[in-house]
Amino acid sequence: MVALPVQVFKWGIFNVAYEPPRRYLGPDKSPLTLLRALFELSTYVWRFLFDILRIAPSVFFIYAASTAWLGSITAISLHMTCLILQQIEALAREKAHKMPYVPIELIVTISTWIALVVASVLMKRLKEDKELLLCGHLRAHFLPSFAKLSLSADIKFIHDQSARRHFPNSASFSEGGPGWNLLKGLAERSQALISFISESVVVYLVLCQKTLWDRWLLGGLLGLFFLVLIFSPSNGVSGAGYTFWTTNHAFNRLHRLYLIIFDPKFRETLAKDGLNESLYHEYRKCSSNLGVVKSDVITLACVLPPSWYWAVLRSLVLDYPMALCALILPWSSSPFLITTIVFFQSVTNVLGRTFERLQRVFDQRSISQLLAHAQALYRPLDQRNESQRKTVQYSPPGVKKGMDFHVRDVTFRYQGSTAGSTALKKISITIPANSFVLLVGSNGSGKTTLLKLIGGLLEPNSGEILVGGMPLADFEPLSVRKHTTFLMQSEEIYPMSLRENLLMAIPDFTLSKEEIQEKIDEAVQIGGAMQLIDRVGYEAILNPPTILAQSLQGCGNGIIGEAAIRELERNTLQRSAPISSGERQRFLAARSFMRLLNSDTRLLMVDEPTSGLDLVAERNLFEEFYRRSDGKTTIFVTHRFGSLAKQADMIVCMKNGEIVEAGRHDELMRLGGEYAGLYEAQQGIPRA
Ligand SMILES: Nc1ncnc2c1ncn2[C@@H]1O[C@H](COP(=O)(O)OP(=O)(O)OP(=O)(O)O)[C@@H](O)[C@H]1O
Repeated sequence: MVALPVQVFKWGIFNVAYEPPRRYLGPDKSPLTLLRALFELSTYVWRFLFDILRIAPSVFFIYAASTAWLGSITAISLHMTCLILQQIEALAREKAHKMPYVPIELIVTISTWIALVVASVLMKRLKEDKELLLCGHLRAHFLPSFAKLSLSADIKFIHDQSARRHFPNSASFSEGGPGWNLLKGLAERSQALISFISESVVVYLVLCQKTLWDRWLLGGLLGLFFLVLIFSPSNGVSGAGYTFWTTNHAFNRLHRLYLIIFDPKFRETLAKDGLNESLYHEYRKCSSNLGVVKSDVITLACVLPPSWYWAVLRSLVLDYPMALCALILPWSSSPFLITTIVFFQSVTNVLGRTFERLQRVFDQRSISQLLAHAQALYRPLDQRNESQRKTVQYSPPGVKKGMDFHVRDVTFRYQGSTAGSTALKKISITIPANSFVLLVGSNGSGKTTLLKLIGGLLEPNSGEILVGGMPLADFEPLSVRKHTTFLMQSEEIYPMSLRENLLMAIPDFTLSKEEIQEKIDEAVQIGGAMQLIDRVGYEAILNPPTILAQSLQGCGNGIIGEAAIRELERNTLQRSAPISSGERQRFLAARSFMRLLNSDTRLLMVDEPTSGLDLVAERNLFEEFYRRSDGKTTIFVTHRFGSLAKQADMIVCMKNGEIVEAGRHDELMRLGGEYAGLYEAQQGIPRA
């Protein structure tokens, strides 16, 4: 095993561990990593810029111009400082000859400077404004593609957690989203580069005005300044992040006691056991055992000063450049050293800040992050979705014929579950067209999983499912689902009106308003949801989404006042209509009937939609589905199958992810196995 380059040292009672920083080196310790990342980033940057130029050229130009302005304003300021200093010098000389007036050029220079300060504030505003507008343009441009991508990813979007995590979404161009970060990151880096280059040019021009000897002196001082800037650590571990811990028993015990005392979640238990008093004494005892500790956990997490010699050097060079410059006075050939010293102080301040910014934004980690933002935005757009590539369209068999299925050696395990918890283990079953199948079994035996596989909502890990003799996986999924009505066990009601929910069950409806209303009423009637509709109406939205509309603390905003929150709630929060679980299930059933009655359904699957219903309502619901199962293959999953068992063409009994029995009711009863046990338990017949 390769030993990690970790360094550990003592800090009071704590141990501190850190990895020596490798600012421009990647994890492979090679400087090429940064170059590779920069190269890859550049390909995305060109693409991004090209996209922006296509979408909103004028906004982009204003944004770029304001960024360039803000980047160069520090250099302009430096130049103005230099001019003013020179003019003050001249004034001082004239004063010496008793001519006390403020020269017009000094007034002009100062006025120009003030104008530039005002212009900078306005430019900053303009930039922020255009940044928001640009993000708005990008959002409007990219979001339809993201929506398409998300919808075409189909079931992968549900099951592939890692893909879902990296999927661009509606927040991609909001604060913190990859698009936002990419835009801001590029602007920040461009601004830092422009600042550094323009400031360096100004310094060079000023140095050129000096005598050769002074140029060398000042240049040497500046070189020293940059060396300290590059090598001096900003904290005790050379600017690296660090971990810390302590093996001090008293400290650790005190820390635990502290948690018990101050975390309200323990208060009830403490009070119940009457431990308040004794805990206080324990705390006192432990605290005096520990004595005085120079740093607590939070302070140590923030403060770890560098070694004293670095602190002295850094302070001398960075904080007191004027003092450093004064040291070279005796060797300078310039007669006006005071202005030179003041200028040097300004230069080091400005260049120092810019250089540190540059180091930060072109650091290996920072570039990798920017690259990750670019990849998060573009990579999913570049990946062609597999389901899009499937072009084989499913066409249903002749009229009045349902789908037939051959499930062959199908194994399925949910993502993230352990090898031992396979949901389906090498299942094989044939479901003939137009058959009525009852799927039964104990909780967790795999019934829902099997339905989802047949419905194409899951893909087997191994084995295959044939529909009409062809692999289900080869068909374009939507073409199969168009002919499927599937009432799932846990189905969502969309945050739309109930009417829209019902209409969404059949995407391509082309009837008149009155006809549609008739169809809707019919489905609601059969599903038994009339009472709910009478109570809340078709336009009710059962679960309206809440609108997030408040400022975030920590980015310049204060705490939001109660009145403002109340006002927000009053204006944006729609109240959800209260609904019982039975009403919910009836409505979902109505939505399925809407689809069943108005589409060319060849596969009807109903997965135990009845847990909130009483026995009679449940039987009626299944009867209603069964009555409309003509010309369809029908699969019901229910724990209360007593009334349906004798009608079923085939009963499939599952246990622990396997099919243990399959056949007609009488056959399985004669077997006296798992199914017979379940059936008798339902009928209240004690087992022999
Ligand atoms: N989304 C999921 N992620 C991980 N494991 C799951 C998931 N859904 C189901 N399982 C597991 O897969 C196995 C089969 O579950 P499934 O829902 O298919 O059983 P079921 O027979 O329909 O159960 P029930 O009668 O309770 O509805 C169970 O062990 C279950 O815990």
